[in-house]
Amino acid sequence: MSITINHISKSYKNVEALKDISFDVKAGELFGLIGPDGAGKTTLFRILTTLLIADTGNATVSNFDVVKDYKKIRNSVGYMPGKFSLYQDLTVEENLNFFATIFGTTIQENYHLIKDIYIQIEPFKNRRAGKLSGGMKQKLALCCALIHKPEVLFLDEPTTGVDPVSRKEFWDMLKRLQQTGITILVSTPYMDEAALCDRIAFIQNGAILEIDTPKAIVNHFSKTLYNISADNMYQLMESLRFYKHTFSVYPFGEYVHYSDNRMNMNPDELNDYLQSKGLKEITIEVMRPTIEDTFMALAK
Ligand SMILES: Nc1ncnc2c1ncn2[C@@H]1O[C@H](COP(=O)(O)OP(=O)(O)OP(=O)(O)O)[C@@H](O)[C@H]1O
Repeated sequence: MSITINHISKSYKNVEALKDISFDVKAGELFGLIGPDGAGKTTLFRILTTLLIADTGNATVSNFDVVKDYKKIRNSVGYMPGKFSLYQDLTVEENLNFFATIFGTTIQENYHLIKDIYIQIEPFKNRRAGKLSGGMKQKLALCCALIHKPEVLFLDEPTTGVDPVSRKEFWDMLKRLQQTGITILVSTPYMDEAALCDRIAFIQNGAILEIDTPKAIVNHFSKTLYNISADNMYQLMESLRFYKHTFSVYPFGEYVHYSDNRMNMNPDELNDYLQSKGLKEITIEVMRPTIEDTFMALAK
């Protein structure tokens, strides 16, 4: 195992940020920690990168204990924190040089690891980091986290606030990095990114809700899910919210995703109810739950 987490809990005064968390990440795996703001993702990253000590439980990274062997861990992991953490007044090249130097290496020595990413920001190597766009900052931060050839890479919400094209490029880069044998633990609030991981853990309010592959996790959605549309979205949402058999209802693009609290619901009956509320052009279709639907159901 590359990362083991056993019964980790952490509180800040009266906020329980992590509640008895346990899971493992295999060597070479691209593992996603998926959850909303405040779920406890950053707290877990800080514990695993030895910046914070858990109240209870233990964890290892590359077989090193996060408390006893913290120095060894610091040498063998790369950490890209959620908030931009580079030196704003240093240039792109100076930032990279700085991180290489503190880890006792040089840009040349490990250039092959960052080459794909660095060539995209190299034209701006004399620009101060504070003057880069969001996507470029994120690429520089990734280069800095990689320059000492870490065995394990921790990426805390690396694509938050980054445009969709740069997000796609970033995930392509992660896949290529994974092929070099690096284990990657990445957190994200974006469900479409969850699908790109080997396995994912849903986290909410400091607790793990479920862990599985993206393909299998949707099997944890235990109800039949319906994709519903009508001529008036607002009226449709309101009518479904007040329907006495509703289990869950939320907007999903131009549709509403609905599940019913009965074992066998008859869509015609629901159609009649919606018509009685003045709705027209109603469509009701059974659909396969997405990762997001599954998270919403488990988080309920
Ligand atoms: N230093 C702190 N003092 C008090 N409470 C904290 C502190 N750091 C985090 N918290 C609280 O602990 C909980 C977990 O926060 P954490 O930052 O780990 O979550 P997160 O999933 O990374 O979310 P975000 O993306 O918003 O940072 C939240 O309720 C947060 O308000």
